[in-house]
Amino acid sequence: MIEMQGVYKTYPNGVTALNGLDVRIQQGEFVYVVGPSGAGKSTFTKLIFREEKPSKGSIHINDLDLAAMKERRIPKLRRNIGVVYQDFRLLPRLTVYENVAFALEVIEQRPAEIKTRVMDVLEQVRLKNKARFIPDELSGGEQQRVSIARAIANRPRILIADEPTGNLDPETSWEIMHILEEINQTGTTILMATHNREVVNRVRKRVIAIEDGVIVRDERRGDYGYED
Ligand SMILES: Nc1ncnc2c1ncn2[C@@H]1O[C@H](COP(=O)(O)OP(=O)(O)OP(=O)(O)O)[C@@H](O)[C@H]1O
Repeated sequence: MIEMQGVYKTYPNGVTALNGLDVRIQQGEFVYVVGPSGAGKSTFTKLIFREEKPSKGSIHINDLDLAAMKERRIPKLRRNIGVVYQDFRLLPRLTVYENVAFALEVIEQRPAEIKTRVMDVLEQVRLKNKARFIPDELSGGEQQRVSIARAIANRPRILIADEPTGNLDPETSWEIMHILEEINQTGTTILMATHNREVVNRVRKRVIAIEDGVIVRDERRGDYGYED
């Protein structure tokens, strides 16, 4: 479970991005985080990954107290959280296989395990046939699928997707959604920050809307609710 209580985040330049957030997300939920540009969505996801620390308030992920956590514990937290970005962030000189394997090599998994695991996740995102390609040889949707494979390689309990369909056309966005839903069905919590109205309105999930750093709406099967 992810639990935030009275969370504030003010950046060093004085901008307050979160203004007293209270939220509880159970293991296995699929949550869209929506809201206008600059509302605090990315900051919200960054706190969970401990990319940023709250200025005030408490954040718990299961038994872990993130606000009190020592820096040296951060890598352990991050092993349990996968992250997918709008711009894929693949290593351009490495093949699809190597991009995914790299995520497991840095956490010192055994080579034999890495090999089977990489092929398994590439199969999950339907890219086994492109394992030897480099990112430049792939479409945007394929690159995003590689980045999803990399994010789930270590079987994280939480997957954060920050605008995963932001650079993709509608048809490719549906493919990505389908894969995210399959991952969610294995019990992984998914937090997806998005501006994609069609996706949110068609694939109904819990919607948390953030405006000016506070949650203004939290609905079980909500709609997008904005015109942009
Ligand atoms: N590292 C930072 N330093 C200073 N201010 C920041 C930093 N990151 C974000 N902000 C500010 O905090 C506020 C919230 O930003 P955030 O990126 O969380 O919004 P967002 O809802 O994700 O926006 P978008 O939909 O455009 O991605 C904005 O005013 C932004 O300028």
